[in-house]
Amino acid sequence: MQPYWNLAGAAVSAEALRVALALDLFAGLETAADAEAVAGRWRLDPGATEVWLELLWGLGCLERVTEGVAPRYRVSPVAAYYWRPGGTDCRRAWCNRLARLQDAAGQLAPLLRDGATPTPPPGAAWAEGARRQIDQEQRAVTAPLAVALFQEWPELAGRRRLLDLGGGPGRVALSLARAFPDLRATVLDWPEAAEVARQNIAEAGLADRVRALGGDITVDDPGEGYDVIWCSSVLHFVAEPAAVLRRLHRALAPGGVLICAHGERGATAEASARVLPFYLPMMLAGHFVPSPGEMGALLERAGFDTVERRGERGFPLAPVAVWLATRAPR
Ligand SMILES: C[S@@+](CC[C@H](N)C(=O)[O-])C[C@H]1O[C@@H](n2cnc3c(N)ncnc32)[C@H](O)[C@@H]1O
Repeated sequence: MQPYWNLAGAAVSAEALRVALALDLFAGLETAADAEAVAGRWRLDPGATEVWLELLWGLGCLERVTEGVAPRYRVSPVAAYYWRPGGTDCRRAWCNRLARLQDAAGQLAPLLRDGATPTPPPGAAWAEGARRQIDQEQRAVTAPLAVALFQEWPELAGRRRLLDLGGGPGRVALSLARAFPDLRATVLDWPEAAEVARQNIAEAGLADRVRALGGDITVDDPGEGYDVIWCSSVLHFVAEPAAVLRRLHRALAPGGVLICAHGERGATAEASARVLPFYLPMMLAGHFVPSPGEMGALLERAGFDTVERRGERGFPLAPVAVWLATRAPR
């Protein structure tokens, strides 16, 4: 029964963290402080603060540096990494995701009862996402991951022409362009979202190497001769992923590489429990979430020469399966 008690308790833990982030608690706890000092500084109730700090300690966000009746706490290394301004700042991305998942949870019963009509979100809604949560998630998670993969994987070394398919605000392309000065990148997204990317590109001063194209990836030609295509969390939203993959195969130069990173359904009960809370709302709305092995089969059928599942990586929603597929050299 304990796993199910844990589920119920997670609501309180999540709220404890949300409040800490809203108050910027972790930035203020570089130096250890006890509950009374924290309560005084943030104008909180001392008794409630004591329990709240203890819970945050239990969640690994705080370290307890002294024991006894009035323990002192300071920010833990992991909280310093994720929850402080400056470094890898995931605060807004996490709070946004929490709000959206709470909202999705509230819609589960009506969706089960009435079902949903799959209506792809229009470009304007995606543009709003590109300004807000996709932007935050790309800065916090997706762009650093893309840069890490380009540094780690020999197949990506020296690539010069990148297509970031469905790249939203363009933070992935911009981070890669910053990290690799020889890289030229094209971000393709709905016209409204591409406009957001265009502004970000201009602000970054990288318009000479990064451009944004507005279009529908299911219809419009993305161009050709790319030697690398980044496609993350995009195929969920198209009616015929197989057709888009065939298009991407054509867009690659011979020997070019596609990195395809998407959430997939779990092959085990444990994996399903990990993934589905994040993807179930999307699936109920009629979006595509591949079954285990399905993405590999789609890539092979699209004509890719080598297709390899490179394992799971941390991503905004849940770990995604990263596939590397190459177009045969001439
Ligand atoms: C969940 S976001 C992922 C953004 C980005 N690839 C990332 O991993 O952060 C999906 C993106 O695909 C874009 N998209 C979905 N369907 C599209 C279509 N038919 N044409 C162009 N863009 C599309 C959306 O506008 C959005 O920017």
